[in-house]
This record gives sequence, structure tokens and C-alpha cells, in this order.
Amino acid sequence: MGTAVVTCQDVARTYGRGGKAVVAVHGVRCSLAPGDQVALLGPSGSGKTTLLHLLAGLDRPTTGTVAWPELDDRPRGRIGVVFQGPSLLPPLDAAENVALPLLIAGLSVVDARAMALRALDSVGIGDLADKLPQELSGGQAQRVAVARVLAGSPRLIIADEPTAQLDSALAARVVELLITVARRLTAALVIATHDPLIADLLPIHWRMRDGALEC
Ligand SMILES: Nc1ncnc2c1ncn2[C@@H]1O[C@H](COP(=O)(O)OP(=O)(O)OP(=O)(O)O)[C@@H](O)[C@H]1O
Repeated sequence: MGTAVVTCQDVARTYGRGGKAVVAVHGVRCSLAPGDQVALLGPSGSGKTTLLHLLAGLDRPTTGTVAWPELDDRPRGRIGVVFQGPSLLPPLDAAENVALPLLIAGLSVVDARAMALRALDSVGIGDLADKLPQELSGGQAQRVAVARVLAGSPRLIIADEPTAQLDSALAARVVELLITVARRLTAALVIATHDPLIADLLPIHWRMRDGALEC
């Protein structure tokens, strides 16, 4: 067994304080190894988004520990996140949207563009590089978001209902693409979904209920 990409030990996240406090997740213990592919299931409000934000390092637990042993506890730039719905910056074309995180990470404009074009090619939309988000269909826009993740060579890929606004055939294709990308990188992958057909594409199922995780 290799080094875990991410681990949670007795993690809880509470929003607010006192009488208005909401315990969104509690008692979470979990671990992901490179190459693990997980469907995160559970009813609305059960804590899936909260857990994904903690795994991605976008939020910190109220108690307990989230660690990224394989990343030497420096998750920045090594975790790719795909959100529900549109996440592209409207004034930037597809290639610029994919290149932006690479520029922020310090790559030159020339290198970032070359990597962005390769990433768009590898998800089958190289011909859409100069299209603005408003000129793309929902499925094409989600492919650009997947290309943006791929270009960063992440060790952990987190997707929060990435297909909520797509029809089911297109949704399956976007998830298959994420699975292919994760496999190619031997990255760990977690996809939150309400759709049993999407969950069936992933070998490991985690279930959230009232903030508790069964895994
Ligand atoms: N910023 C916040 N402030 C206060 N409460 C919050 C906040 N974010 C989430 N919550 C509460 O925490 C609980 C878990 O929410 P979360 O969004 O993690 O659930 P979810 O399983 O992702 O739901 P959905 O499937 O509807 O997206 C809910 O009761 C929610 O109302």
C-alpha cells in the first residue's frame, strides 16, 4: 500500500456558533490512495460538498485533521476541482481558461498555452480552443473544466456533481472522461453524485448520512 493522497481523522466541520451552529460533517475517517475512484453518495444536505471542500483543502475542519501525506501536506496546485455548473471565466477563451492556473503556478505564457492546447486535444475538443464559454454547450464547457484539471497533473481530482446540468448520456461521457484522466495520472478521484448510473461507473462507494460518512 503506497502513501495516501489524503486522510481524514475524526474530522468535523461546524458552521456558525452557539444555538445556530450546524454540524455539517462529524466523525469522518477516510483515506484515499493513488488511483482510488470513489462515488460520494447521500441525500441533499448530508454534507457531501462540505467534505469535498475539506478534502480539497478549500476549507479547514473545526476539529480533527485532514492531511495530504503524498503531497507533503502542501495540497496547493496538486488538487483539481470540477464544480457543478459553469466555472469558466467568461472573458477568456477555452485555451486561456485552461492555461490560467498554469500561469498562476508560474509557467511561461508559451508553455502554459502549449499545455492547455494539449489538454484540450486530449479531451477531444482541441478545435474549440478559441471559443468563449458562451459559445460552448454545457457538455463542451464541462470538457474544458476537465481539461483544466488534466493540465495541472493533479494527484487528487474532486468533482461536486459535475454533471447536474447535463442530460444523462452526456453526463456519463463527462464522468467517463474524468475516470480516464484520473487513471492516466493514477490520481485519486472523488465524484459527488445523486445519479445511480454515474455511481455505477465508479468502483468504490462512500455514503454520507446526516454528516456521517460510511466508507
Ligand atoms: N456556509 C454554510 N453556512 C451554514 N450552513 C451551511 C453552510 N454550508 C452548508 N451548510 C449546511 O451544512 C449541511 C451540509 O451541507 P452540504 O452542502 O455539505 O450538503 P450536500 O450533501 O453537499 O448537499 P447537496 O447534495 O444539496 O449539495 C446542510 O445542513 C447545510 O445547510
